[in-house]
Amino acid sequence: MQKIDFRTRHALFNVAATRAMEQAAQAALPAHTLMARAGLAVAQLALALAPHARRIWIACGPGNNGGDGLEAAMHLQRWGKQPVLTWLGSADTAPADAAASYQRALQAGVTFSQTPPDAFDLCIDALLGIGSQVREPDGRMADWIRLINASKQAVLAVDLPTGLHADTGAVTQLSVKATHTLSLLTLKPGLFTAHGRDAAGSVWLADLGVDQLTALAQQPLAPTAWLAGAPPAAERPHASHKGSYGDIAVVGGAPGMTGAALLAASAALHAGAGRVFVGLLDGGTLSVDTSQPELMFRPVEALELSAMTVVCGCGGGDAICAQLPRILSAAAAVVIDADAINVIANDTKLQTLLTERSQRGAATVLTPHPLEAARLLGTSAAQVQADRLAACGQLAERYHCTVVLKGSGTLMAAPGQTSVINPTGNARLATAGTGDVLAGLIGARLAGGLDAFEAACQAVYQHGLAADRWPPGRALTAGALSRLLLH
Ligand SMILES: NC(=O)C1=CN([C@@H]2O[C@H](COP(=O)(O)OP(=O)(O)OC[C@H]3O[C@@H](n4cnc5c(N)ncnc54)[C@H](OP(=O)(O)O)[C@@H]3O)[C@@H](O)[C@H]2O)[C@@H](O)CC1
Ligand SMILES: [K+]
Repeated sequence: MQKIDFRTRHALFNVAATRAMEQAAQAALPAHTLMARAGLAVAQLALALAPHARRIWIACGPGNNGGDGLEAAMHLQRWGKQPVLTWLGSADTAPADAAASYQRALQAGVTFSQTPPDAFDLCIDALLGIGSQVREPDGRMADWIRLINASKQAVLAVDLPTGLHADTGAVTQLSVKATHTLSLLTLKPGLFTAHGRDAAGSVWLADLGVDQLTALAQQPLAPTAWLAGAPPAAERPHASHKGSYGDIAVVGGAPGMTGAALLAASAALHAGAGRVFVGLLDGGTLSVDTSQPELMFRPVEALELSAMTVVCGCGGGDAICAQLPRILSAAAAVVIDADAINVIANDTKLQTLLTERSQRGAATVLTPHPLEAARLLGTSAAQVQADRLAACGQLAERYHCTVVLKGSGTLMAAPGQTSVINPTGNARLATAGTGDVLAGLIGARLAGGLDAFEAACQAVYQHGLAADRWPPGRALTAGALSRLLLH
């Protein structure tokens, strides 16, 4: 069993892949082995999380997720705890594994109850796991979910918090909010994107020993996605110069929105780009930023885009429209954000220029938030959020480029790549200008020589990490964030 930390990357598997792995493991192991291991792992983690807990409420559903709870109850009873088990199943209707664990719990003397205990020190949510249908829980299950969420005690979810969809991170209206989740056999993508992070709390993995099975070692399943790990430390050789880290042109900052372009430029600068030019679309009011004299202001037309990484859109307003044909045709590499995305969503000619970039091998990164992604896909933000991995993958295929779908559990997709979910960042990033900072940071990584997908993954991780390390008592502003990015 391991607690998932965000420094190393982890493979994620959807329900179909997890089921395939489960079947291969079950074929190679004696009956009931997986559930026995799962229940033991749940009980061990419960004990580790709440060593002094006396009464433990185990809420069990009708399927095998409930079976894991029954199995855990047996161990906790034997270890001198007072598990109280409420079960929505029955010996006649339960699947074989859960029925076997029911007998074992009975024999161990576990207390079964029709109603939850009045007080408890820990709750184990074993209502629904990967077999859950995306339908609203009702009746006793709904009552129990409300009680679990109203309790002040730790909540350990078995495999998934009940109501969380394993593949997408979508939740039913009524769903369990866990403090800890022990994912079984595999880590699922839904734990880390959309509502997953809020629902799951800290995530643990019990692989149930299947990595030692020869059948699976010989034919490992391809991950559905990766949870990103920390990028390797960037080394700057002594014999390098500003040309080694590339030129960036930030094109944006229409009247009244100059700040967005300056934030992106500041981020590019502080993230280590060699030289940063700014082409403002405000009619030329600014020729120097005295707080950042390193930035070089130029008319957009004077920028030699073919040798540059262009970060465009930040505060670009409608004015970015006139610049996009040249940027998309000429820029060596490009990050397309905000207003530039909205303009492209409404212009098929620009969409053609965008997709043609991949034929020339020109790096392109699109950075939509869910509403911008919806505009590009011709759908709604709710539909994008309902399956973020699918939406991000569709955008990457449609526009032949790397796509960063922002939001909790930001995603990166690109044609031919397994998608990546970013684990860093927090709600403090939900403030004006942080998207501009991210665009500038991605630009710096592109200018430094990374390919588009890697540049996006590394930048998103570092952007989130900077927010995670932000001093608790200090307001997070985009300007300060742009100055605190790692090289
Ligand atoms: N994979 C592995 O290797 C291992 C898996 N293991 C464990 O098995 C779990 C998967 O078990 P599972 O397949 O029995 O599904 P599970 O999540 O218990 O739910 C199915 C039941 O719930 C019901 N139901 C569904 N939605 C509902 C709703 N909204 N409201 C009310 N009821 C609802 C559904 O009823 P139905 O929809 O069929 O009417 C059915 O009865 C997995 O997550 C892990 O914990 C480990 O033991 C060992 C290794
Ligand atoms: K559960």
